Amino acid sequence: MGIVIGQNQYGKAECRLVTVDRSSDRHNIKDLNVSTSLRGAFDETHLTGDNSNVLPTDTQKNTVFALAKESPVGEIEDFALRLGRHFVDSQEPVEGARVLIDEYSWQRIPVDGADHDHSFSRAGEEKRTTAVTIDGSQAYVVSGLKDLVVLKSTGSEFWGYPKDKYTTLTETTDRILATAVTARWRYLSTDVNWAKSFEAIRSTMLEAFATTHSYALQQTLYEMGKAVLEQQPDVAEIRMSLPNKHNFLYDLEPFGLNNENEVYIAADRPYGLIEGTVTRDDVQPAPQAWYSLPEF
Ligand SMILES: O=c1[nH]c(=O)c2[nH]c(=O)[nH]c2[nH]1
Repeated sequence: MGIVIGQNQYGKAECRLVTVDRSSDRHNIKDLNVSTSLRGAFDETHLTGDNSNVLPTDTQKNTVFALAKESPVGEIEDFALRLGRHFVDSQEPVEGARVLIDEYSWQRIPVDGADHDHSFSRAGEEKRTTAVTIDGSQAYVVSGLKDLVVLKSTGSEFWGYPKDKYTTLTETTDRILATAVTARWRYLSTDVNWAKSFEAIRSTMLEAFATTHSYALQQTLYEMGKAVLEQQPDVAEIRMSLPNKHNFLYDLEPFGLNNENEVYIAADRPYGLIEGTVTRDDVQPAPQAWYSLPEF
């Protein structure tokens, strides 16, 4: 029985790239976290330490910054495609590349009623994301968002679940429902208006969260995913990870007060974690696990 090296990849994780577009006095900034990884003929470095095929991760890092200078970064999907193709096209042993980018968003600071030209404030914790895989001449794009925090103060119930000797949760027909949405969706092509598509999908998810009368966060997840697939023909599937950010009704009876669904304690841990993929029954799956929706 022999021992072999299995699937492997390597690269530079979390290059924090910031660019300033100074082509006019009204600056535009991009604030990204870029990770690259390469697949290909890398058995030898694992088996014998022969690095003749190994483009250093340090070079991969430098390439991120050099390509950001050579032409404007643009949409994160376009930059990730450019980077991934660069590695596959320029290094013979590299057969595939995966580029992950998170984009932090900044908004202009309002001064005297007008948005400032070169001062910004961070627009919350939410990130726009992409995971681009290049395999030879093929390209696969999975975009998404992280940490979109939402809450509804009614229109959420949870009851009808099995009870055993360890169950203490009381059934409710009116609770707070809150989560931080992380979602990734897989495109069927690379001929997409990335910014427009992102904005449309984000609005669709928010609208579905708001308008679904929820009997479970699982049901809300499905409704959000279904709405995206109904409206976006170029999206094959969407995966979501939804932490149930529990808000528990606070017991005010010891103080002789009746809590009429108004006072809650927000618990940060532990939290329910609801995850699922909403897909089409007639769509080709991603060709390999590496190209499919990443786990979170
Ligand atoms: O929407 C919910 N889904 C669950 O699976 C669950 N479990 C739980 O304790 N509360 C909730 N809420």
